[in-house]
Amino acid sequence: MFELIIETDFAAAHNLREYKGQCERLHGHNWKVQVILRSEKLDKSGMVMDFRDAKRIIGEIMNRFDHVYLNELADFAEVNPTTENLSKILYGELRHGLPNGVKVEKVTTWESDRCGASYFE
Ligand SMILES: Nc1nc2c(c(=O)[nH]1)N=C([C@H](O)[C@H](O)COP(=O)(O)OP(=O)(O)OP(=O)(O)O)CN2
Ligand SMILES: [Zn+2]
Repeated sequence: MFELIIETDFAAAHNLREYKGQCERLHGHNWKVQVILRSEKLDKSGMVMDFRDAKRIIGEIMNRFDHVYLNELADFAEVNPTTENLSKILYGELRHGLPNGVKVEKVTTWESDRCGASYFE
């Protein structure tokens, strides 16, 4: 099995609902995101997929979250914009648009240098 690791980031505002504490108030984070893709095989160039294509696909998804108030997105109408839920939503979005045979292994999102959450299936 081969894995590809891509890291990126975005800045966004949020506030946590049903949360007793400061995070109930509007605030922002510079979220860092790590995406791990996997494939059993390499293409004829010896790649899981081209990093450039992977970065483009991931970047297009990140643009949807960059410099927005996460609570206003339909993704977070029913669920809180926590780091856990961000990872799960990014995981779901990434499943579409990858080349045949390339799967999303795991998405990890950090809201600070020391706190992050992963989603995988
Ligand atoms: N499991 C989770 N816990 C918390 C989340 C989360 O997404 N998943 N999010 C928050 C808030 O977003 C909050 O902004 C972060 O809180 P906190 O860790 O207190 O932030 P600080 O950077 O101020 O932490 P210090 O270590 O005190 O500097 C809360 N919990
Ligand atoms: Zn926060």
